[in-house]
Amino acid sequence: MESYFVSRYISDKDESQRISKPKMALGFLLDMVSSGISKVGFLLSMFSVIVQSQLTSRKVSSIQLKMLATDFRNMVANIGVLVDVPSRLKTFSKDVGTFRQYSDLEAEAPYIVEDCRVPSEWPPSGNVEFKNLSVKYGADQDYALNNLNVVIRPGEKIGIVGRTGAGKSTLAKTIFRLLDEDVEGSIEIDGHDISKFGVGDFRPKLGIIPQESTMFSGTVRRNLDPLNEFTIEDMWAAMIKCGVAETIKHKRKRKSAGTDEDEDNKDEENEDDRATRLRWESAGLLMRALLYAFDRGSDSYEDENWAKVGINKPLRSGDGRFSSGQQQLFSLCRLLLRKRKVLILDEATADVDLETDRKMQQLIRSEFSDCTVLTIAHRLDTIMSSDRIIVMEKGEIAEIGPPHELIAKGGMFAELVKANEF
Ligand SMILES: Nc1ncnc2c1ncn2[C@@H]1O[C@H](COP(=O)(O)OP(=O)(O)OP(=O)(O)O)[C@@H](O)[C@H]1O
Repeated sequence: MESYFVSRYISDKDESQRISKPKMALGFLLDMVSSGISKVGFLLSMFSVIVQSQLTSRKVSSIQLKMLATDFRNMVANIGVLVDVPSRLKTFSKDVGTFRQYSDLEAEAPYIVEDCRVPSEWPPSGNVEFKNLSVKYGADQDYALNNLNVVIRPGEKIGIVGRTGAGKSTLAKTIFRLLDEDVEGSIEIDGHDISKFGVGDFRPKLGIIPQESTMFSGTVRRNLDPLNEFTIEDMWAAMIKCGVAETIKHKRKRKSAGTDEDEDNKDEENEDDRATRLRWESAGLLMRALLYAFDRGSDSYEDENWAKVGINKPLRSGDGRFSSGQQQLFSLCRLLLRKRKVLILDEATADVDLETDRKMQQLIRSEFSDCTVLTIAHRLDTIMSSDRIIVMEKGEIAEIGPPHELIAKGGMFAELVKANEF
């Protein structure tokens, strides 16, 4: 452990990563204490064995012996917890380092602008306009987007294509104001210049499926609804539509609360679920009736859908049980739950098979028929049914129009189709 602190202290060039001297001293101290404690623990366990053998020879009752042995075991176990403190501290100090890194980041644009709040039902129709929009990744860099001028009508479905590096993802980032610093011109949604809003106010009003979808630690439910805004039924319906309900369906059916449960299944419960189950199991008949009545509106343990879908099944961060395609389906679920008037799909179906891609596109068309949808895609099938296609090239709009017109024109899009390059 000391080597960890020393090496971190000496070798880290990054100031924010350095462990301070007092922290290092505390680490040494804890190291010494822990090694002392572990030796005491060992002596105590030896002592326990000797005492037990002495007692046995004096023919002490086996119950007394068991109690003594249990006491000693508990004592040694408690010491073991203390011994664990330095390694916990090590993990903790790593987390503190990461936290410091984030907290030292320069603040982006204001989170909320009091005299320019975003109305609750905004945007009302989803008209998106790029006005002389140019973007750089740094003052000394070339333009990643160069003087874009487009009006996208409410409800229009726009496919955005172009070769690698053409500027498609930069456009998505700019709409979400992730690149505020080096942006010239403006983006207006329903007549509002979006740069005037606070980002915390504005971003949640748009929907996105990013290139890399994320699954957080926690349950499926928390992944879909971290703010507890939706009912179990809403979530279940969205998951069925997106085809992820099957994926997370419980391995075993719970016929009813507290019965027919496999032991290992209990390990998968989160703390809330476990508390609910234990409450249920330990309650008498009358109490069960009361619990049932009070819990029905929220997370009833009896809720059939809840149990079937396994919505409270914990997931680990970057959970390996879900492929990247399945994670994209989860992102679509999130979108279905929070219907937004303007959606950006950045390679949203890149990791699913062709059949699933088609189903996702159909779902998007039916569920978001009145929404403005900008779909960035390499795969031709994904954007062929769009109202208009924007072909990007070196940060500029090379072509724009309905797909059949662009093909008939025989320009860049027609070439891309012919070569089947995306
Ligand atoms: N973080 C960054 N820093 C500096 N330049 C960047 C950064 N991200 C992208 N660029 C540059 O901006 C230009 C547009 O990149 P962008 O990622 O928008 O292209 P793209 O069309 O989305 O490509 P792809 O199809 O590969 O996703 C490229 O020249 C790229 O090198």
